[in-house]
Amino acid sequence: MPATPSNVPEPSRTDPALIRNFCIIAHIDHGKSTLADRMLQLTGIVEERQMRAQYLDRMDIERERGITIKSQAVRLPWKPTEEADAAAAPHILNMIDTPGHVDFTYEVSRSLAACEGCVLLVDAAQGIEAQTLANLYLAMEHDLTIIPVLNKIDLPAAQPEKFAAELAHLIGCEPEDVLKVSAKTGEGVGALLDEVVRQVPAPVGVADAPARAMIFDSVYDAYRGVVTYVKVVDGKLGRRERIRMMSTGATHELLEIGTNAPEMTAADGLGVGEVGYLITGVKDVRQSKVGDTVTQQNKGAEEPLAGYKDPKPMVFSGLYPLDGSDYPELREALHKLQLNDAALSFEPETSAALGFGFRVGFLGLLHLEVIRERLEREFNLDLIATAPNVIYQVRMEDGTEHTVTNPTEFPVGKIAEVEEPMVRATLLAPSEFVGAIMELCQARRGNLQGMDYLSEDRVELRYTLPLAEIVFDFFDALKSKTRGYASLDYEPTGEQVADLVKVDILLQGDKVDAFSAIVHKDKAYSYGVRMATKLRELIPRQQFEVPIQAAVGSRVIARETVRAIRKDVLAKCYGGDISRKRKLLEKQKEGKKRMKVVGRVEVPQEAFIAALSSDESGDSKAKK
Ligand SMILES: Nc1nc2c(ncn2[C@@H]2O[C@H](COP(=O)(O)OP(=O)(O)OP(=O)(O)O)[C@@H](O)[C@H]2O)c(=O)[nH]1
Repeated sequence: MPATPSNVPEPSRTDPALIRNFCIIAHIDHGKSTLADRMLQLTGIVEERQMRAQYLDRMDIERERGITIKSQAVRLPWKPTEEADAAAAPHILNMIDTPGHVDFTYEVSRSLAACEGCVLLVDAAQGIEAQTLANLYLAMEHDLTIIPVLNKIDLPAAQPEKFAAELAHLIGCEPEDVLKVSAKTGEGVGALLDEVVRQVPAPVGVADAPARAMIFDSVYDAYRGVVTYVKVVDGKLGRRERIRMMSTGATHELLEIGTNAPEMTAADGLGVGEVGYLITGVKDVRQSKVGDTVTQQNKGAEEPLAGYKDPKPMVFSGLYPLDGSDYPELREALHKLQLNDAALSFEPETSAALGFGFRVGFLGLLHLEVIRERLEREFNLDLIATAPNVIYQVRMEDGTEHTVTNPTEFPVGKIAEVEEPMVRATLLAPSEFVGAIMELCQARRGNLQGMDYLSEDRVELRYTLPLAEIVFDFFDALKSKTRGYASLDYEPTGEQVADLVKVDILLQGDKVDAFSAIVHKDKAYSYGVRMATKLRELIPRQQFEVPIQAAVGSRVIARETVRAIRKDVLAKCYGGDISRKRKLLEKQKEGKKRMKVVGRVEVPQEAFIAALSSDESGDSKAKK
């Protein structure tokens, strides 16, 4: 039953009692975006003919991968079924679609802070998964009203009764209170919107106080500059007003203010409890940071809203153009991506083996994968990425400290201790896989913290693990050991001292910086042997013998040899024609251009790529 637009109150004058701010939280693929689509349709703000699947996911990469990366907010007018009186003002439901992946937890957390309630969506054929739990805990931390909902009840494999009981047990309600919907057919979605109005509390704020609005998202738009999404907590923000960002003190003029309904619609202002966007003409999202508080420049608020955090990169990788002449384009592309991604950081770096490139910091592996794919696809760059690594704190015996984001910077000399970042991981799986998961976590230096049965056949395991052990192939190993049934979520829990060493790989006695890695002492040998063997297979035979060595400091721990070969391209060319000889030599020269020269050894580009992207050393394809 579409609401008549004439009835919808102006965002600057809406009675907060009529506003409901909510978000949908769910495990990946449980149907959040599809449910959001149905809500857009049901509230009548998107006409049937304009509707397309995943309306709110605008980035190409979001559509192709079917995942939500940036959160979005939409203002939906909704008249609850019991008061379908045409004259009554509709309620305003501000729906915030949140990203679902672990890398973006901070964004989820800020989106939650903008809401009073949430819809906890669970696939009725799959049940509770690791991110269902992680998001639920986040929602509880923010004291949100939680509406449990089972989705996909149209599927033949759905088991709504079983999972309603599981969900009810988890959040402490009755199984009858769990709503059942199909985001695909639309069944139950109207009833869900009615429940949002009934259960989610209206926002509270002080209308005549200085304005305080929390930024929960900011995106870069090529035409309009940065679009900042805010929730107004106190006071009111109006068009043309001058505003101040409280974390940096920077001031801007509000060129436009409005709401997404679902396209950007300008308004006079935003009042208490409203969710909408601001445009100030800034060109870089780092000037409009998620979590920051916006207030007026004059007579603004003194105290910012709580909870602001600077995004902190957790995983680093070197990115190098395959073709050295693409370096300026790579720099340009990274600058462009940074406009829209405050968490992306980079600095120039050179590698003897790979040439000029950048050391890039990411929130996690998916973030890395997404950035790499965007660089390759949107900017047409061919890249080599070095194996991802985490940040280490190294304390020397003389008291100096080093922060290491690149294995080649690992200090030499007397090291007192090395600290590495740890995570608290939650793993969920059917109980038959408990043994396999424990074995895997043990092998990755994990420490079991606890274990709970959510129902008789589903188990939650909690581990602390070094982040470095997860960033490589942990997720793939977990999936293959549990036939895809296990799910994983993790959050950082600080640093811990560990016995770590740097392993170098040498070709003909020359260090190849791109292959250096920081690993646990017990794993140094296996890393060394693995890399040496792999390189022996990948490096073509040269005209002299090439020893491949793995070393910790000056101690060699593994060795392989590529035997010599003399390749005389003129061998088959008996006497005669000089132009033919020249042609063969030219061809050989062409081939050599594709080689990287390390010391005196020629290593084909492909060998670098293959060695750096094998499953043991950093294949991070599409972690979902
Ligand atoms: N049969 C059925 N399929 C559904 C339903 N809801 C969603 N799906 C399908 O489930 C898949 C995942 O849905 P999405 O809406 O993309 O899931 P999501 O939770 O937004 O995923 P992320 O954005 O990656 O977090 C899609 O193929 C949908 O078509 C439903 O009610 N019934």
